Amino acid sequence: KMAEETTPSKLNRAGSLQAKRKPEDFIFGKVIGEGSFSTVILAKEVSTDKQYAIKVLDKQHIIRENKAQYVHREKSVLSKLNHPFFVKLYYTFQDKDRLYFVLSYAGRGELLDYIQKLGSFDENCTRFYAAEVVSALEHLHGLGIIHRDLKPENILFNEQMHIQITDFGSSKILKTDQLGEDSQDGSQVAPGQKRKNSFVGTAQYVSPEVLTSKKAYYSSDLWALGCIIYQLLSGLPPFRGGHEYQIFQKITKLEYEFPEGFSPTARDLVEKLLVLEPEGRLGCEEMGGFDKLKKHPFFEGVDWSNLSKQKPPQLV
Ligand SMILES: Nc1ncnc2c1ncn2[C@@H]1O[C@H](COP(=O)(O)OP(=O)(O)OP(=O)(O)O)[C@@H](O)[C@H]1O
Ligand SMILES: O=C(O)[C@@H]1CCC(=O)N(CCc2ccc(Cl)cc2)[C@H]1c1ccccc1Cl
Repeated sequence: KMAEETTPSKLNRAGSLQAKRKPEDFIFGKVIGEGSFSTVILAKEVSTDKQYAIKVLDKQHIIRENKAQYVHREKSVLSKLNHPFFVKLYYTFQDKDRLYFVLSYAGRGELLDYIQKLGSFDENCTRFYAAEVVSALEHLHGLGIIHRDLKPENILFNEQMHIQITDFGSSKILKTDQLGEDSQDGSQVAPGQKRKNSFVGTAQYVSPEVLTSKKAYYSSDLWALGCIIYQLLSGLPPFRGGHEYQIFQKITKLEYEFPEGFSPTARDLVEKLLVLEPEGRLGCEEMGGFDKLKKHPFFEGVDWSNLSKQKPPQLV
C-alpha cells in the first residue's frame, strides 16, 4: 500500500508540530496592495475561517532583480518578532513560482493615509502613537534588529487602531557575537572591515550617518522617529525637497525649521532626536537608552506598561 500522502510538518515557535500550509489551504480574496516584488492579498484560511494578509512574491522577479537576500532577511526578522506592535508572520510556504508569507492583516491602512487625511495629529494623538513607536523600537532593538526604513508608510493599523510595523526586507540583524560571519551577507568580515551596505532608506527619513558612512545603527531608527514625530504634528516631514540630493543635503546640514504653533516640549524632543551624531540622540545607549527617552516631558502621562491594551485616542 503506497505510503499515506502526509503533509510535511514543522515545529512552530511553541515547539509543537505544525502542518506546512499550501496555497489550497486558503481562499484568496481582494488585492490589498502591491510592492516592488510583492502582491499582498486578503485571504481566508479554509480550516479556521481566519483572515490573513498573504504577501506573495514571484521567484523569477526576485531572482532577476537580485533581491533574494531581502526575502531571506524579511523572513528571518519576522520569524523573530512576536510583539503586539509588529505585523506577525504565521506561516511561510512556496510553490514552483512563488513564495508566500502569511501575515496578520492590518486592516486599517497606513499611518501616512491618516496624516494626509487629517492634515496633522493633535498633541494627544501624537503622544499616544509616538509612544507606541518608541515601545516597538525598544522591543526591536532589544532583539538586535534595526528597522532601517521606518516611515509612516510602514506603520500600519490593526482593527483596534494600534500600530503594526511592517516591511523588514531592509532591516539589519546586528551580529550577536563579535567575530565570525556577518550574519546577513554570509561573508567573513574581518574585524573593523565592515562591508559597505548598499541599502539606503527612504530619502526623507534616512539618517546622516547612513548617507555619509553607509553604516546604520540602532540610532538610525531614532532619527526616523524624530522625523515621524515632526511630521505627525506639522503634517510634513522636516527634510523636504524636489530631488533626493536636495533632501540629503538638508539632512547632512541639519537644515530644517519648526512651523508656528509647534509646542516647546515637542520641539525639545524632536531637537534631541534629530542630532547629526548617532551617539547624541535621546534613546541611544550613550544618552541613557529608552528609559531616558520615555521620561521626556513630551511623554508625560503615558502609561508605558500596557499601551497595546489601552483604547487609542480618537484620531481627530
Ligand atoms: N500585513 C498587512 N496588512 C495589511 N496591509 C498590508 C500588510 N502588509 C503590506 N500591506 C500593504 O500592501 C502594500 C504592499 O506592501 P509590501 O510590503 O508588499 O510592499 P511595500 O513594502 O509597500 O513596497 P516595497 O516592496 O516597494 O517597499 C502596502 O501598501 C502595504 O500597506
Ligand atoms: O528560509 C526558509 O524558510 C525557506 C527555506 C527553503 C526555501 O527554499 N526557501 C525559499 C528560498 C528562496 C528565496 C528566494 C527565491 Cl527567488 C527562491 C527561493 C525559504 C522560504 C520559503 C518560503 C518563504 C520564504 C522563504 Cl525565504
